[in-house]
Amino acid sequence: MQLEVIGVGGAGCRLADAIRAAEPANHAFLTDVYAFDTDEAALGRTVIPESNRHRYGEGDPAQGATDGGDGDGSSPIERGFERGQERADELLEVLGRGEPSAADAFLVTVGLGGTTGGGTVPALVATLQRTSEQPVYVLATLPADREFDASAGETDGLAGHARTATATSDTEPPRPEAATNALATLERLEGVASAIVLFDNEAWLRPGETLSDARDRSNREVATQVAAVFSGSAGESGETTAQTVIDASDVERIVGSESAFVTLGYAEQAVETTSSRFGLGLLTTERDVDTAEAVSAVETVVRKAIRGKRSLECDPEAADRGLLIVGGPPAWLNRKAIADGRRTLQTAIDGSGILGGDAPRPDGETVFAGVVLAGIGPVERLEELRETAGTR
Ligand SMILES: Nc1nc2c(ncn2[C@@H]2O[C@H](COP(=O)(O)OP(=O)(O)OP(=O)(O)O)[C@@H](O)[C@H]2O)c(=O)[nH]1
Repeated sequence: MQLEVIGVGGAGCRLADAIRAAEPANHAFLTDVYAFDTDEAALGRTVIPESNRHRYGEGDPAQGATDGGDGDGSSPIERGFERGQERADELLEVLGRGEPSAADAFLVTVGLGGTTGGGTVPALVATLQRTSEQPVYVLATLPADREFDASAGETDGLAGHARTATATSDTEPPRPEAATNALATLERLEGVASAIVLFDNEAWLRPGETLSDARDRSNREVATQVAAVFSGSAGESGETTAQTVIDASDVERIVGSESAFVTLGYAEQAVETTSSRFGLGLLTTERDVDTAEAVSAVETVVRKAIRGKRSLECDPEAADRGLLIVGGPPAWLNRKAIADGRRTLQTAIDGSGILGGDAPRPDGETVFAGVVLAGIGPVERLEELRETAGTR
């Protein structure tokens, strides 16, 4: 399926950048990628073409993440929402330029916790829903605990841990209000976004690491998960067609249109696709694939994608619906193993809606599995953020 990705705010633009970088050369799934931010310098650091970058909010009063209000009693995130409302039409104009999007869906990427992306995205998503036919999905990161500590400028927020980071000038500011901001944005997206894919920064940070240090790695991880699902649901793959094609309407059936929370899983295993006749690498031929080896590779990646670390940790049983895409060189895509993988997913989740498909990659060197778990709840991490917000 074809996606139009729109990054908003610092994290949103970096995520959009990372998704663009993860697009497989021969399996395009992006129609367009946009970056919107109030920060000109941050926009300039993306590699998104200049024509698709837009600075907005010029001339607006500064809306620092930690300022305490401007005298009218409203919080920074509330003011962010107001400004988002005022700017949504301007952003829509940049996106459309009068033309309807050729994509099957929009994916709006944002880091929850700040006021720029988190302030703008609810109004932008609502405007896109009003003016276009396609579903509007949101990919949102949840803030990490160490961000809430106002002294995190020097330490990582873990008691006694000196920051091991190679601090950059791009260090994230402490964000004592991040939990409150994140929850306020999610509340506004409820009933507005078609579905909300969550990525939990807390779970992907290593001990002693700051968010700034981790963010490129985290962004690559989530971009790989997104690319596996959306390029995997592109169906056609040059001269090789999937046995079971997953398309945009299948993805829509699984994630739904009612702001369900979604988590993504991914695993891959490198496989040898060629063998050398004389052991010197002089004459390589396509390698015959042993069935048992292919079955084992598929089983391994399916198990890891379902049970391993996902964008948001949760028990698979907490999901209502699931989608499995297994990809790789066609000779490795054992049909029976893929069908078994679907059954494994069916058993793992507590719901009923399961879809599965394959994504042949004639030029690929890995067997991979992408998993979508949708309709998850209750989300434990959101409960933790509620507790944090309640204590502030
Ligand atoms: N995964 C990931 N998370 C990020 C990244 N940058 C920031 N975050 C998270 O996103 C939240 C919001 O940060 P930004 O996107 O920089 O904030 P903003 O929307 O530009 O808003 P303000 O800085 O308040 O103007 C932070 O609290 C972090 O939790 C990133 O590159 N990757």
